[in-house]
Amino acid sequence: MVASAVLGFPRIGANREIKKVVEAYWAGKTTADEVTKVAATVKKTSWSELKQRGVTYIPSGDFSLYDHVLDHSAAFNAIPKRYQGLGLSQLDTYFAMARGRQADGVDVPASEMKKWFDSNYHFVVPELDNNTAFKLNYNKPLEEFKEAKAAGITTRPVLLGPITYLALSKASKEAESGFEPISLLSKLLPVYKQLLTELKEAGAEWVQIDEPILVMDKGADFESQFGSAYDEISPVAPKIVLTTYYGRLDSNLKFVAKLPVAGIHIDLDRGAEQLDATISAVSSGSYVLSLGLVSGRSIWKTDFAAATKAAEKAVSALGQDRVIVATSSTLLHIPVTLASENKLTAEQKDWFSFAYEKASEVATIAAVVSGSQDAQIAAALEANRTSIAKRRDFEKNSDDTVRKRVASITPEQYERKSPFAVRREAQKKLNLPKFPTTTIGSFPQTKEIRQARAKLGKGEISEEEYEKFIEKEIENAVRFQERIGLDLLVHGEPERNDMVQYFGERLEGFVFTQNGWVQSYGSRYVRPPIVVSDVSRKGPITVRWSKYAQSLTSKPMKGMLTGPVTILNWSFPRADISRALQSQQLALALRDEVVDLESAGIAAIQVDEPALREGLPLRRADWDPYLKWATSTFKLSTAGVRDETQTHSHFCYSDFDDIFPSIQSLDADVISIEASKSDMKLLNTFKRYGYSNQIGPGVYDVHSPRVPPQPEISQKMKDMLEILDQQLFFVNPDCGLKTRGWKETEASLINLVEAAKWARQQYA
Ligand code: MET
Ligand SMILES: [Zn+2]
Repeated sequence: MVASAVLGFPRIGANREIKKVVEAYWAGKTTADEVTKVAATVKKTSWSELKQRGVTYIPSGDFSLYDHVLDHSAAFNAIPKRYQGLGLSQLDTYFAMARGRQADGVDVPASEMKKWFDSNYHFVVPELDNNTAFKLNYNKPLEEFKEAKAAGITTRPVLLGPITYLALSKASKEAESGFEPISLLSKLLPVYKQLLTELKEAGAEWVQIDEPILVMDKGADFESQFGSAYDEISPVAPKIVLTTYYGRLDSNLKFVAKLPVAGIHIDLDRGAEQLDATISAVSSGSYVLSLGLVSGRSIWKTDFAAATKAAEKAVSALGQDRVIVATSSTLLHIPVTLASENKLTAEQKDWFSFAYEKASEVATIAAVVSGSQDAQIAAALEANRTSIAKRRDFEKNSDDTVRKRVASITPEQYERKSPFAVRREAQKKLNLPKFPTTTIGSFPQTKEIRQARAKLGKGEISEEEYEKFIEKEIENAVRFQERIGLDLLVHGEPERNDMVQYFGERLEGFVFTQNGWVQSYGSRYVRPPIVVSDVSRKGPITVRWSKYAQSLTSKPMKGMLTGPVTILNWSFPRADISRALQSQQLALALRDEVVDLESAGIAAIQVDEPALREGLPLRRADWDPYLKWATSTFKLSTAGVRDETQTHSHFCYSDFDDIFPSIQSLDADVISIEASKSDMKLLNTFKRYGYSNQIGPGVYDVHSPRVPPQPEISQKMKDMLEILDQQLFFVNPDCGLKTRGWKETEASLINLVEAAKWARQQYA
């Protein structure tokens, strides 16, 4: 029999139960016991669902209240010094690491978050040094294994692998210079051994160890690191299935296929081409090969015929018992279930599979390849054939106007009329002081705003009443900014439900779910739109709001759009045409919006591209084509304006690696970037590359409710001004303020304005 497996499951609950309960806990409105209780129900529901759908290997230990990497750090006692000895419970220490804490005399900032591989999921970066004393504070996979068992469900516990964990870590502030987290491997392994021994003793037959770092180009030492780590842990462990995902193994396959593990998982969604090589690499041994045939990253229904064919290839080489049909990766990146979607048409619904449905897919494909004669399986196979054929038919429709416009883009459309120096002179008419202060766009999305939107959705208020309400919000935001003395204003984005969804809804070519939430970080979930056909603009999108905001003030107003690369990367793209083509269609739609904003008298326009970096392919060899289409489509969207219109772009990350030249090539007049939590890295980037246009390195972290004192902001600026040109320096937070409350927003921005005043004196 061919078995089936799901590598990981969404942990937010089908009705966002986890968000609700942890946020209530943070607000002091519920107890830790209640959090545990809700978590237990969510886990149990998922396990039962997977069991009922016939999945052989059901994951446990992958659940999280905030982030699975943070769980790992907490369980392994990798707790940075600043969170120790605060007199907090285990749970509160965990949340303090996640989001900082400023209460009852405790004042600690949050840990740094980074994007998980090439996804929009953020993990909490572990901070290590030679004093890190790894020990097992608690055995999470074991606890969940037992929890499932008590519910009558046997699971395959999931554990983040030691090399990936260390590769994702950074040196703590206290670390000696030159410290590399991987140097702690020998100290970390005994804790893995203890954890795995306990799992084995508890009766776990298999354990899934995730090493997605294997799909990246890493140092030459990978082979010896993996060799020694797995030599050491495997003798005491349950049977290990080593999982690699989000890409292909490439040359790493050579040593992976020699590791002392019982099974190997490969991602055939992102790396379909590696099937043959992997089969032959493992065929002579006794490895079980787990085939990631059902995409964990897309919401399109799996084509059973194609998947079956691939699986049969493996079966004929290895035999049924050595093949597993699995999801390509964890299903963390897709919504929980299609069952709660009532607004998609039947035709649309038939195109998609979410996590529950993907679980059925792996089970069905495994049954087909096992030669099942079951009538239900035959029916499922037939139904799938029909759905796939219908979708292919639909894909034949295209919008000729859009296709023609893309085909006739000229090289000039990608470039501004004059070079930056000339534009800068022209932009003096904005009258900004030295060290201009601004924000990234959004102000708190308050309960009132969300309620008004909900009421509009339910028809409880009219469109007109809603617009009046939004205007009032804009007015409040403008008055607030004037009062505290910001220089370049924003309208505050109250009209947006989400920075991608809002635009998607006003463009042709997208469909939306009601409940398709996906975790972005912690309790922050997003509902990615789905691109299903050619994209075009239905009409002006933001012009009305920006124009209204500008009419209220004599200070310059910054228009605010989400960029083409980000809209695409934060949507589920279509699979039948390239992402490059989809992004060009988006860029042309946004270009019209940018030009309309300019005509409406908006002198500064920001086009946000926070997702540009995360879309970077994991393998360096694949970077160039991506960077080429990503940067050129951004330019296409912004370059239609006159010299005196100031273009801004925003990137909320600081990990530019080697892509900084691409950021420079976007030729935005001003960029803002995340810099508050990782100053050193960023400064090194600037030392290396320099930057010729204006830049606002975020001077405080908006992802935490903590209020940064003015001297702290000034100090950040001082550090950065050692490297950056004071004439080109903007002062701003590191991202939008939509998730914050007004109280901390006001206090923080007042300090920011004070810090800018300080700088004007200091650097006069
Ligand atoms: C994730 S980047 C967010 C940018 C957007 N303009 C905002 O302020 O919310
Ligand atoms: Zn941002």
